[in-house]
Amino acid sequence: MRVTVLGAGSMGHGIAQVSATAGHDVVLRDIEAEFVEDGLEGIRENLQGGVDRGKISESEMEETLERIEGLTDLETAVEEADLVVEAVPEDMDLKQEVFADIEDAASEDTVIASNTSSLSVTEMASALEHPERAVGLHFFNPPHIMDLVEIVIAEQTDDRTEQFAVDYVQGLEKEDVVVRDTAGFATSRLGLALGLEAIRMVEQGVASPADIDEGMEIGYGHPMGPLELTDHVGLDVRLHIAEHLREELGERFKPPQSLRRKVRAGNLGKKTGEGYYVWEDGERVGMSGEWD
Ligand SMILES: NC(=O)c1ccc[n+]([C@@H]2O[C@H](COP(=O)([O-])OP(=O)(O)OC[C@H]3O[C@@H](n4cnc5c(N)ncnc54)[C@H](O)[C@@H]3O)[C@@H](O)[C@H]2O)c1
Repeated sequence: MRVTVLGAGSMGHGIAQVSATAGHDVVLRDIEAEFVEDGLEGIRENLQGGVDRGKISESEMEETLERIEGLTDLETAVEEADLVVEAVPEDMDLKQEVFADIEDAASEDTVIASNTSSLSVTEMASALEHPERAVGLHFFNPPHIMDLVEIVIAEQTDDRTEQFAVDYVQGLEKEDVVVRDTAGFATSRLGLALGLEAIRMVEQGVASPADIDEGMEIGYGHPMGPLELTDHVGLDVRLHIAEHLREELGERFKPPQSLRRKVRAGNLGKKTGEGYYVWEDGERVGMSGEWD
């Protein structure tokens, strides 16, 4: 099968990599040659990491790389594709424009997928003349490590497209969950609910961030507690999603005050050195504020 990925950024290059690893012929397309080159370099580095850890052989790495072609011309990139996955920035107007451009240049049977993490696939699909071939393929970051893909079924998605998406994801040897196109899909909605409640518990003095996280890690087997995860994802990103889900689903997603305050102060988590924890050189070294 021929898979074209649009956008060679954080997600796009990873989706191209896992598709090529599964044996598909892959085209990776971005708007500038240097972005394509950066994406291809990212793939090379990921695969080299796999070789260094003994997970794949040198020749498997070379074969995978040979299956990936980098391009900037949209028409050439999509005209023979069986599946096009867009991983361009999270902006509805841009995604609708990209969907319509794909449809203009691709064959009638091409399945058109979006890797959006929060936007409505139904709304994106409405930009198509044949919206029944649209579907969401929500990969997790980084795609070559994370085993889950949420398959998002838009109002217009038909059974053929759904089955195609399931077969593609299973062919990547990843786990699929099929969800209806609703705000936050399944994982962001539930993950955020846990994160916001943990923040409210810290505000109410129920326990320290470290104790809450340890409770969920040891008591519930979560690989990372909800507050540390918030610091990893970025407090600004979580606030943005909370505001979106509050608008769509109601007050239970109202962002807690400390989340707003920290974002206003520029304390966005690991990337700025402080969120609910304090970070130095990417390591957790203490808790923020009164819990220190
Ligand atoms: N980063 C994450 O953790 C994550 C996780 C899941 C889903 N997503 C979703 O994946 C999508 C991409 O996110 P990202 O983090 O990879 O973004 P990114 O900014 O790293 O990459 C986006 C790339 O798209 C390119 N681009 C812009 N317009 C284009 C066009 N018309 N055609 C082709 N390429 C174009 C940009 O040049 C850039 O290289 C978003 O919808 C995002 O919500 C991101």
